[in-house]
Amino acid sequence: RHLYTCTQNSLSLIISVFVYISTFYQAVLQALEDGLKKADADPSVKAVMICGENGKFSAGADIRGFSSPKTLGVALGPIVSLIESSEKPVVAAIEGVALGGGLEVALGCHYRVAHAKARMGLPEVTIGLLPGAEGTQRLPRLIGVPAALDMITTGKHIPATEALKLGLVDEIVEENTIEAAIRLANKVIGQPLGPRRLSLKPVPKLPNMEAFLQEAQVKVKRQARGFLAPELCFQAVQAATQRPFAEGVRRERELFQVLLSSGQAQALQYAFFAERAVHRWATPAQPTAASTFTVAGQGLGTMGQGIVTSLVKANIPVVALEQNLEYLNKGRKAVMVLLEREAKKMEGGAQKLDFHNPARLQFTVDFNLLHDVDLVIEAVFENMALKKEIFHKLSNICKPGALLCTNTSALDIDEIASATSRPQQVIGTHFFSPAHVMRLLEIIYGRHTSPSAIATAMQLAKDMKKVGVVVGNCFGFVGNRMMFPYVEQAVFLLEEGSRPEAVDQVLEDFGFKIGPFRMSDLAGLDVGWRSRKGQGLTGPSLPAGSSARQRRGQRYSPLPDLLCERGRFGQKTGKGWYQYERAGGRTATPDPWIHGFLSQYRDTHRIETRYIDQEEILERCLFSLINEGFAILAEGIASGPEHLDVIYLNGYGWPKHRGGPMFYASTVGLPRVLAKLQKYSEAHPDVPKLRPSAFLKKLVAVGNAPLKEWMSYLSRQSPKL
Ligand SMILES: CC(C)(COP(=O)(O)OP(=O)(O)OC[C@H]1O[C@@H](n2cnc3c(N)ncnc32)[C@H](O)[C@@H]1OP(=O)(O)O)[C@@H](O)C(=O)NCCC(=O)NCCSC(=O)C[C@@H](O)CCCCCCCCCCCCC(=O)O
Repeated sequence: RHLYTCTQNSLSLIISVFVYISTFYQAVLQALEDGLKKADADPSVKAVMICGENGKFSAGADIRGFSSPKTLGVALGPIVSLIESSEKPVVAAIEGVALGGGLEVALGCHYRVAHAKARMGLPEVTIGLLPGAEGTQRLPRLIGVPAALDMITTGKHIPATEALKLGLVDEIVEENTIEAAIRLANKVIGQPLGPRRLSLKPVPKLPNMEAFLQEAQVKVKRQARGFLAPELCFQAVQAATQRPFAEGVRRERELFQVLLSSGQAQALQYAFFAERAVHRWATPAQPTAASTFTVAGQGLGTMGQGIVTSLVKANIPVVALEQNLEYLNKGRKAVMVLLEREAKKMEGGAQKLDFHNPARLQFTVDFNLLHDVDLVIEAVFENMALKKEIFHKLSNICKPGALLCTNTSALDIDEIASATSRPQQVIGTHFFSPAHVMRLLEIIYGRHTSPSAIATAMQLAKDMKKVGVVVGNCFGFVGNRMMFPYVEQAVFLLEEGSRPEAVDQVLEDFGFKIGPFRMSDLAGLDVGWRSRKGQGLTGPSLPAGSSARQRRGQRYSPLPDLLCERGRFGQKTGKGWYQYERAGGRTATPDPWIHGFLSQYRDTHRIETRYIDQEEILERCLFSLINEGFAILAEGIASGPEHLDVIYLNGYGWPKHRGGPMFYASTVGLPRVLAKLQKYSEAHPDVPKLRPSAFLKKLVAVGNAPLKEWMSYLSRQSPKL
């Protein structure tokens, strides 16, 4: 961070410190304070300009500092006030990002000049906090309550162009921001500063402020689903509309303190660093990843459409391939609709979508066009024979260095790779639906996948602005493998006496966007049915005389199969675990038919219906999922609990304020998780997924090891992770 002072027309540098305000929290704040005081006291200084270093204004306070409140030390708020009260005009030159405390500093300045490519925001809510340096009181005074509420309760970053429209900045420039800020500083020397001090401005009135706030509060609460920070952000902004500035600031501090000491803030800050930690994967060879690709999307079904859209959005040239003209035209139409929609969303932003240019996006049925591409992402449906046939063809056609990726949610990468002559260049890329929206990309390496292939896939994830997580090859990989026991328990609970809406409610109250049965209806029950048929668990390949509720010596529930046999595939057929207004409808209503069907099923199988309380529903579903997570870590399929958590937070709707399943387990306490699993396992000895993993037992035995140390208790780690 630099603070320049304008002495007539010349410029002198007073202090120079780091980009992140709190990397040296106390030192930076002290330096800012000293610099401002010096500038104020020096009669030759006529104006001050504050900018960042290396083209970035500031990412705000050091998030690590929040885990030890001692290090908070000098608060930023008083420094922002000091800037505002300066008798000399202070201009912020915003380049790169001005986030959190960084933007709050800019709000203390009398003028703000931003580069056209800069982004601004108050993302504190995303780490479980609220803007704690008077930002909740200044921003509504500057841009009005609706826009300020939107920014503060969502934490979204806005581009400079939008900031200009909102009045958040005074000027945007394409060229040198610092020179423009100095020009402005010189221009305003001598002009009255009172009107530029936001703390003195009233909050702009709305004709219906009360009604607006009421409605906004309901919306914030509904969307938060137990997440505290958005609600407290709302309260802080509300205080700005009801109290004078100084009192509003006091309220902001009180609310900040509540959040700071909440477990939710710790969970979200853990998640922030976990997401960054998964990028730091290690390979023995430290290969250099290719940074530009030409990609061929193979298969233009729902997943393929989303993948192509994501690639175009990332500005990566794409050749989209289908097997025949009918499918190609259908796929092309769908992709165009998605891209038009994305282009609309990006209107007004600095970036434009270029998708009418055939050099950027080409549709074809000609396999030979894949000869020159750097990377192929195959996205045909989940069928091993079909995938192997395609990979054999790709191996013959694509140039020697091309990477061959398969979009699969469970299939064996090694078996797919065995159909090629280059298994070292075959890798799994598990996208999540809708692929142009979901951020997660599970990257699965096979036995022969080379480190540079992994590096290239990670680079692709980065270029696509996705969170790439490298994992090993096993059935369901990490995400789905952990999901299987969760869904299995949910269905067993129905057998024993619960209802779909009761199970969903408990998990939605926990914070999931949708519970397992609503999710299953949305995804389509036929997807799992097909997979179970493929595994010989149901359908014609099931050996004659198999018991209805046992497979391979373990408990099995045929309930989902029975629903599919009755054509109940979920939303698409208008009936599944719930009923819908019509086929394709989205409003789930509890279905009396299902209730009757379940009691009849229990009668048939002589299962005594019992009342199952919320605690049991939650524990059986979540702890079985977590238990699988421990097994995955012990097998070396993922390199740490952070990886599992990032997967669940970004791909499975796990509530962010609970930090991910493994973090959640650490907050519950491993001894409690173990004791509960032991209890449920004793009650259901034919359910192996409830049997506590040996690794969990070990961590408890060594004294409930903290999450950071878990991996040190394992001797085996994959060399590729
Ligand atoms: C900035 C980004 C957009 C950059 O993204 P990019 O993809 O380019 O890079 P990375 O994300 O990989 O980041 C690179 C590297 O940097 C690390 N990092 C980034 N930002 C921070 C940060 N803010 N703190 C720490 N480290 C950061 C990141 O971890 C990477 O390093 P690594 O080694 O992990 O690879 C993107 O990074 C981003 O979005 N960053 C977060 C931005 C953010 O959330 N900012 C808000 C921070 S919170 C804040 O500013 C709070 C303020 O409101 C001030 C509050 C003042 C509090 C004062 C106390 C109040 C008083 C109450 C107590 C009263 C007691 C009493 O009564 O007495």
